[in-house]
Amino acid sequence: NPWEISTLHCRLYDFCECGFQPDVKGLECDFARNVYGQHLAQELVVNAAKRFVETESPKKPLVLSFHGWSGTGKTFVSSLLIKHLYKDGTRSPYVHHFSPILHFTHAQKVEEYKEDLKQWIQGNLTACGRSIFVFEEMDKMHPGIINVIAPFLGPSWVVYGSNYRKAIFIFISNAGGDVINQVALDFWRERKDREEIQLSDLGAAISDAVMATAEHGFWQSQILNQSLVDVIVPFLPLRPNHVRQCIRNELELQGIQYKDDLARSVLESLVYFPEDERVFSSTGCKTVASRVNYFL
Ligand SMILES: Nc1ncnc2c1ncn2[C@@H]1O[C@H](COP(=O)(O)OP(=O)(O)OP(=O)(O)O)[C@@H](O)[C@H]1O
Repeated sequence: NPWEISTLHCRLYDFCECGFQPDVKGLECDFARNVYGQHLAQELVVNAAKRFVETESPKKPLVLSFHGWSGTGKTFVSSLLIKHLYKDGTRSPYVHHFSPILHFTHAQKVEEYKEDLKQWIQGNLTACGRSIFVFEEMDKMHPGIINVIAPFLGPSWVVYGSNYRKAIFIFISNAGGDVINQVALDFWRERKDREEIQLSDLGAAISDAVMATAEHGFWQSQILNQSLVDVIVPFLPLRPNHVRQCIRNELELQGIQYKDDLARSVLESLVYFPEDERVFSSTGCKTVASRVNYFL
């Protein structure tokens, strides 16, 4: 297997491929054990990562777009992926985070931002083709900006011996969250197992919702139409039992034994939707850590 030979090579020479040391089995285990209630994301992300790292000369970069409500694990899953792809995990200098709120604060500077972003991506890819770029809060990104990124997502970039097709791009947003939540709610009302939800129930509806969101960075960008995004990954809203697992996990992290009454207090303090049926947590597991500390 040529991949194993190149992995071995990279182990011998740390600088080779910029500390890219994929461990898909580890990712699979970590996912199964630590990510709750996201069977679709698990399957889609693990399979996409596996296919990508096993292809020695990918035809295009791997482009994933994560969608779903707040606190359902989008950022968490991107960190898991990074942890199992790079030797230094999230500390790797080849892992780049980008947030429009932090980096693109002024609408009037869009042209400037575009040029900076292009230079920045190009510079980082020249330093290492195995770079990973995480674009957070895509629904707050000025739509014009994405056109600058689009050429990097396609098959055309092999320049001066650096192979831009080995990069990974992850886009994160809440866009499509309403559609995902509605489908999850319909399944719940029909007493169907949430694990029966398939990408085919959601994929097209998510991209329609994204395209219809005028604030979204992908709006009018053709990125979804041109198939530059390889995988649309839906994150389902979390049920109280998933939040309970997050509570258990948080207590374990703090070295404290699980207490049912504490978990109950945390669960009762959360907001759920729909309001009357209280089916899903409105903030997923997002505020669990601080609530656990409050009730301890
Ligand atoms: N499905 C999940 N399984 C396990 N832990 C989770 C899950 N979802 C969220 N968490 C926990 O909650 C924390 C917050 O979640 P995370 O930041 O990944 O949410 P998000 O979907 O990126 O939200 P936002 O859209 O608001 O950025 C994570 O660090 C993790 O500890």
